Amino acid sequence: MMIAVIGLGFVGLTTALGLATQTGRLVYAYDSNANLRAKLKSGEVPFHEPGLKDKLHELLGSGLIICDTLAEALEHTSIIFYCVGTPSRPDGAADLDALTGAIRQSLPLLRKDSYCTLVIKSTVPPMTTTDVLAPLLKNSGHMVGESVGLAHNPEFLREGRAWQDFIHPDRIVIGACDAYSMRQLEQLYEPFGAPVLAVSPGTAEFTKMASNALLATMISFSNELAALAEGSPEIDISQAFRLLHADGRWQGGGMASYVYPGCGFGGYCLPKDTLSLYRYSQKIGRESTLLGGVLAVNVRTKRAFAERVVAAAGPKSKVAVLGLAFKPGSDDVRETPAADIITHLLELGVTDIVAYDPLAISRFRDVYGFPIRYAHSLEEALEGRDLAALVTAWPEFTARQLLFERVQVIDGRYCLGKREFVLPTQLRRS
Ligand SMILES: NC(=O)c1ccc[n+]([C@@H]2O[C@H](COP(=O)([O-])OP(=O)(O)OC[C@H]3O[C@@H](n4cnc5c(N)ncnc54)[C@H](O)[C@@H]3O)[C@@H](O)[C@H]2O)c1
Ligand SMILES: O=c1ccn([C@@H]2O[C@H](COP(=O)(O)OP(=O)(O)O[C@H]3O[C@H](CO)[C@@H](O)[C@H](O)[C@H]3O)[C@@H](O)[C@H]2O)c(=O)[nH]1
Repeated sequence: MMIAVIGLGFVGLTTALGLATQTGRLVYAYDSNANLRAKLKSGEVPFHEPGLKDKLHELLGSGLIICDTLAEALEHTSIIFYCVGTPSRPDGAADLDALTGAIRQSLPLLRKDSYCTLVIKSTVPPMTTTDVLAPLLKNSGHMVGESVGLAHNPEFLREGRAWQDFIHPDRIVIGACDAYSMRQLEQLYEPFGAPVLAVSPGTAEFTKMASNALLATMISFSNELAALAEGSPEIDISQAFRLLHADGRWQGGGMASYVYPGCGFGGYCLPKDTLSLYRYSQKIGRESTLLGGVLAVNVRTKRAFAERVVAAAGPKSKVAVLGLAFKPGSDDVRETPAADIITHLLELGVTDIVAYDPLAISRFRDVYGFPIRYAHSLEEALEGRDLAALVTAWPEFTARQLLFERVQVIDGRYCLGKREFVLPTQLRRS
């Protein structure tokens, strides 16, 4: 049984390659962006994601067919994965237009000789499948459970580790509207060897949003607490959080990395999904003050970091901004804290800014167009600067700390010069 994947960004491309690899089935893949299709056809992955390029080369034309039209992608397939973007609308609620548009375009093209299952991987607010998508199908003459299947199958991969996360998931969540889709997906995912958990579509949607909101909450909690400690030189913030991690309950699995302060969370998912869940809470008349606070702390954290930079060096200073990607190991600059921090610096009168990032410079320059300069290396970025503002914790910065000796540094990620814990013997001597 062949598969179609619609939308070939981080999630769609990984899903297409991952399903082709694990299930051995032929995957027909389509994206409405002709430029992206051309790049993928020539074997180019237009974003940094370890492992994907090799897999694309291996599977292009054999396990994976990049289609030029949606009709071609759907001609032979009976399971269709939708991985299109669900960005924020101007009011912060999720914009479902790309998803509903892709589904609408698909319906007249579905195979008539077979039951087709529509699987939603895009992140959507709770109750979207039941309240928006099932009625959309019904109004187009497709009854869920009779002629088509419908399921929400959230994706939990992280950027920078998309391939590994997809191939080795902790759990596979399936919120199917009909029994046939559930069975089809259960079979399809069997080779992954991960628990396949059947829930209602609303539970699947809610779980995905809850997961991102929880991560965002841990980060904002850490930033709020760090702000409380900031004024007391005796408190070593990095040590304090590393001591929290020493509680065995945080160890294993990487959760502790979210319980650590920084200069704000970013990326495509945490900001928009937390905001979308917050808007959902308002829509249903149960406003979540906690989620509102998580978002407000994130805004305040980025602003406060820019103010610390200006307070330390003054508006006329020459500043290096180190790190533009939203996290180390990625070249994604969507909602990156660096963009808001540079905006604040410019507003506060700092105009002489040189920025550097090991991976994300060209993407950042194209997306934001700030009136700043870019350096090709860390050395060049620091040359003649009064102050370096470290915004993304790239390993290059921690590995090359000697370069920072001649410049004042504001370490927005608490990653430099980690002081070890004082041993009782040292305490006695001092
Ligand atoms: N990026 C992540 O780490 C991640 C992880 C889990 C879930 N998600 C969710 O998955 C979804 C996709 O995220 P992404 O990061 O891959 O987005 P992306 O922006 O990288 O890719 C989305 C792709 O969909 C294409 N598209 C839009 N409308 C289309 C249409 N009508 N037909 C065909 N293609 C269309 C776009 O051209 C784009 O290439 C979002 O809902 C996101 O919240 C993202
Ligand atoms: O090493 C790290 C990793 C993360 N962060 C912070 O955490 C934020 C988010 O990082 P991460 O969770 O890795 O981002 P994403 O790749 O966007 O992944 C999140 O969003 C995805 C999209 O929904 C989900 O699938 C993932 O489970 C969820 O972790 C970053 O902005 C940073 O603030 C760090 O400071 N250091």
